[in-house]
Amino acid sequence: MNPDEIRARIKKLRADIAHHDELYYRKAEPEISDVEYDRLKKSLTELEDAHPDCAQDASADSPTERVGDDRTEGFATYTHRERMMSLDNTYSETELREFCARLEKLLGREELTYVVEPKIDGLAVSVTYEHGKLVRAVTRGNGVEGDDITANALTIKTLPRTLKKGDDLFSQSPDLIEIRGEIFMTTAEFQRINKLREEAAEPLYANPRNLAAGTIKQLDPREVAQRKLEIVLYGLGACEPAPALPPTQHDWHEQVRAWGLPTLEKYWVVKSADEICDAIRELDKMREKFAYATDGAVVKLDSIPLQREAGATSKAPRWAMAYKFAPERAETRLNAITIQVGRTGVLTPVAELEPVHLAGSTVQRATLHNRDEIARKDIRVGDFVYVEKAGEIIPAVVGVNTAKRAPECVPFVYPEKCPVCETPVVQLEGEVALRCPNRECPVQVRRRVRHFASKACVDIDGLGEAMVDTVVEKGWVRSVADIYRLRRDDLMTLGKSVEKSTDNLLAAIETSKRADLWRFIHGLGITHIGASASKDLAQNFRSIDALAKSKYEDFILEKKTVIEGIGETMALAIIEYFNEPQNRMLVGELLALGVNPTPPPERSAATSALFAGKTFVLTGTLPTMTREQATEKIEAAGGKVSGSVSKKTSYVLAGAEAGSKLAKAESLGVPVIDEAEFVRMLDGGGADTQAV
Ligand SMILES: NC(=O)c1ccc[n+]([C@@H]2O[C@H](COP(=O)([O-])OP(=O)(O)OC[C@H]3O[C@@H](n4cnc5c(N)ncnc54)[C@H](O)[C@@H]3O)[C@@H](O)[C@H]2O)c1
Ligand SMILES: [Zn+2]
Repeated sequence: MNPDEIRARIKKLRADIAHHDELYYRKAEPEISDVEYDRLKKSLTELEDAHPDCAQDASADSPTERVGDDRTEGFATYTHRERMMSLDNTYSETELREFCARLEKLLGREELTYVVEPKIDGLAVSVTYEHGKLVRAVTRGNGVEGDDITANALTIKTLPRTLKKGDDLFSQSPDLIEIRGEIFMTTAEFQRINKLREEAAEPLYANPRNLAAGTIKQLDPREVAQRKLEIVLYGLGACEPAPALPPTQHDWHEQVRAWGLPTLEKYWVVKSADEICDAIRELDKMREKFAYATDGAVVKLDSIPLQREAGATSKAPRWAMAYKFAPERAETRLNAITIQVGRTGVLTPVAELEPVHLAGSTVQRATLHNRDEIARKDIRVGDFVYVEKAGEIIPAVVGVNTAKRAPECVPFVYPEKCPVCETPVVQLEGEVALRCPNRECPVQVRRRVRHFASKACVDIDGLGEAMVDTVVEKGWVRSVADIYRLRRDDLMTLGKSVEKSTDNLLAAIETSKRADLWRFIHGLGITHIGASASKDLAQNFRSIDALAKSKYEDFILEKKTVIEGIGETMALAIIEYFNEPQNRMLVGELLALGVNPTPPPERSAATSALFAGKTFVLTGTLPTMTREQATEKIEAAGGKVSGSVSKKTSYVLAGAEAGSKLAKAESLGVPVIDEAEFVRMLDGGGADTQAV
């Protein structure tokens, strides 16, 4: 390359990286995997190092010299007392050894002690305690100043408000201390939320890290509280008075633990590059069992005075290095690209692969995200592609082995028509996705009807997926309302001895007309509105008519949410849904056909007071009630049901084979009740009993 080409290449890489930084740090919606990103960054660093003059000319400001910036609108910014840095990273053991050699040289010592820690894949946060009290939580921002997310961080139940008093390793207990850590989400919680997204026909989150990052930047703490975030603390920022520092990194971890803060589950203190590599291998074997996702190890100099002596570059400390685990990757043939049409008409391209073994499972399909992604990577049917699975739970096609490309492979032509109904696709403003706009598109009808009739919604026995497919295919059902127009004569033509099943189905359809209102609302498939939001809406609006006439002010008044659990995003989705004439028409038709959903019982003063403000946790199998029934009873009496036991839990309702929740309740002194006791409480007898 000549200097002009080098300059152009540097410029292009910088622009690409800036684009991905924006998506990753600010929007929490990256388009490429971390490995791909790291490769781009590495190419840029190498070019800049080899051609410092060109790097200078290309423009002074490079992403290799600054920390990715997460600051977003709507938050107050706060200046860190001590800068928050990034970490240099590598995927290679050799480079890790070079790092050790560099440090030894820099400090003029041969035998250094290191700490190997898990690298948690969340988002960086700095939590400040003053005189032992939590006063602030701030994101990394640009390293110098970050967004003040205190209100949101306070929804994290495992983040203590005060530091426990006890053995203090510090020479003097600090007046103010910034403790650095990572906010993350467990895989279980990630999957729970993605399931709700699926039900609400919304795009799925790719991994827990992005979801955690997106959640902490919600403007309404009540929305944050709906998703369970967690935190782990491992780093030391500013400390006042300054001479109070602990002597080593591993002492510091013990101090964090002694203060009662959630900290690393495991770390290693080691004395050589070989021992570092052994520790990393051990970590790789055990990391699956950790509560958080880990994408590597962080190697740090153990001595804190030596850390200070080594100092930092413009973006990362010289005394630490991240070693990242390469994601597992496989190469396989792309047999076809199929286009799926979702309930709301969104087209999603899916890679149909020659089955290949990857990270413990067989992968046959992988996401291709959207049209732009296919074009950007120039993915062609018949290509040999690389598939990766790392932090990403959903496998992704990350690139093409172009060396193996057959001459007959031609660029993929994205359909301009819906693959199902052939209606020309549209792209809504502000959306990357393409949609089939035809409401009568058979796939969409099928998916909408399936959803409406499913157990999670109106629950029509006998109208399972296969039956829905049949009645849609026959042309008898073109909308949800058509379910109530199904004719006995038609259904009888479906087989020889179908009399009984037909009558059962028609009876079930008849019964469904009086389904619970929340089930009906959920069944409409309004974007963002899952089961729990539907319950809140049913309780508040009490009829479908009232909900259909709702206005913005019914949800948001003076920037505050009116109905607990219904934030602005949901409010707008509801209003938009009922603004559509077809949707209003559908509701009108359903009512005209005799559908008359049952509103939830009025919370009379007496019953709602019974469990008002009380939170229950259910565990084990109850003798006569299902969990759902118990939940209904608790909610009807104004109480809440939560998934995990904390000090705030009022009662744990335990049945047979109760597990760890029972033990936790006992250790926290939360009263444990059985079903009989629960029923007595419901009858109004002794809601405050402590009996077991
Ligand atoms: N996919 C994309 O488009 C995209 C874009 C930008 C960044 N990224 C990813 O983010 C990385 C860069 O992000 P970064 O600047 O936050 O750096 P980083 O994640 O590589 O390392 C620094 C961060 O690691 C975290 N960390 C976790 N455990 C730690 C521990 N035990 N000790 C110290 N720190 C620990 C801290 O939050 C710290 O800020 C890239 O390497 C890439 O993987 C991806
Ligand atoms: Zn269509």
